[in-house]
Amino acid sequence: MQANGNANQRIARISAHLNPNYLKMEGSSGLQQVSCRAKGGAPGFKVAILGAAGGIGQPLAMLMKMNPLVSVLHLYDVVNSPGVTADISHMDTGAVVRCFLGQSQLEDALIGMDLVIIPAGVPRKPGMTRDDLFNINAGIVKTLCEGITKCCPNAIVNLISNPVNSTVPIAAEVFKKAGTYDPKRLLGVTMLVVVRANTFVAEVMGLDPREVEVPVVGGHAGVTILPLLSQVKPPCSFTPEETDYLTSRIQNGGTEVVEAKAGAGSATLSMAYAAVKFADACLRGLRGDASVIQCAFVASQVTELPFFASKVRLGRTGIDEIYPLGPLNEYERVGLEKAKKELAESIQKGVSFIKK
Ligand SMILES: NC(=O)c1ccc[n+]([C@@H]2O[C@H](COP(=O)([O-])OP(=O)(O)OC[C@H]3O[C@@H](n4cnc5c(N)ncnc54)[C@H](O)[C@@H]3O)[C@@H](O)[C@H]2O)c1
Ligand SMILES: O=C(O)C[C@H](O)C(=O)O
Repeated sequence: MQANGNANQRIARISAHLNPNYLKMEGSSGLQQVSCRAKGGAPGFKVAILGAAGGIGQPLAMLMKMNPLVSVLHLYDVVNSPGVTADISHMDTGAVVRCFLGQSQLEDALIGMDLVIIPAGVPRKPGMTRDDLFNINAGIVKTLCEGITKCCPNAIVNLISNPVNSTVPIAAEVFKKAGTYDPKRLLGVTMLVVVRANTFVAEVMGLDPREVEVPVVGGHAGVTILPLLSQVKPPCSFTPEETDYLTSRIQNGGTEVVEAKAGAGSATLSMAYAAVKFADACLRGLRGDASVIQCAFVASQVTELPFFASKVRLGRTGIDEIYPLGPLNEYERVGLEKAKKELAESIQKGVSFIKK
């Protein structure tokens, strides 16, 4: 009897993570059998996704559940996280998945996390700029970052919510206010633009995209996105027409998807792929792997701006090194000046949102 009692308590505890209503459904025998066997996952990192039921959040959650470096995966959203969690938790991979629904469960979602990935917020519709999302997404990011300061101030934060050029400065100000800011641990995710740049350059040059590396620096909107085509690996030379075409396509890749989706949102599947590629790099860095290098929008001294996207080396405590831009050609120098002008305004807008 005693053994049954303990088992039932254990079942109720585990199942409550999957479905907040489960405690009201005692006696669900099928679930009891399955839950009894849940062991708690392989060794690895604890990752939370905030906005996990969204267009990015769902495929991102699925791909993180497949990542062997993840032992615990917390899925938080203000709607629909129970369904997403139930669905993903059936995948026979190592990570244990837990559900968190609504503001009252935000802190539980964050306690003990090593990495927090934030795709929460509204996406663009045709005709909008990323900055048009500021009014809604700034407040969402602020609230989520306040939770991080309380519950996992040492976690690495991967910020996806747009406008990244402003939401990263917002997050930094929230962390500063709470006294928990470590610039090494806050990274704006610009990986999707790198993924696109690799793909588009490979198409033009007739290469395999998996073998192409394009550094993309600056920020994550319009002219602030600055692909350094002079530094592509393997070395490629482009005609002026190819340079114009590629730069413009890389800068407008997000808009290309927004227009094709015709009101149904922005990039979600390629973004989930890019977010996982980036999160995996952060986790490999945390594990101590050598030479993990990716581009990200971070606090930086590479230019006179307080934040800038460039190549960073990831390590056990987040960013170990930020690389300088390297030699730029004239086309890139002109692009850099344009990028800095717009970036400075977007950064200031984010800072003022918290300091106002
Ligand atoms: N950095 C990038 O490269 C990149 C790429 C694509 C999209 N984005 C941005 O990512 C964001 C999300 O895009 P999407 O297509 O997934 O949107 P979506 O509307 O499909 O999903 C957003 C999710 O966030 C949730 N959410 C809203 N407020 C929340 C809160 N306070 N706490 C937790 N969750 C909350 C929603 O319930 C929803 O499930 C947008 O801002 C978009 O512009 C960034
Ligand atoms: O374009 C958007 O609004 C989403 C994202 O920033 C992207 O680059 O696809």
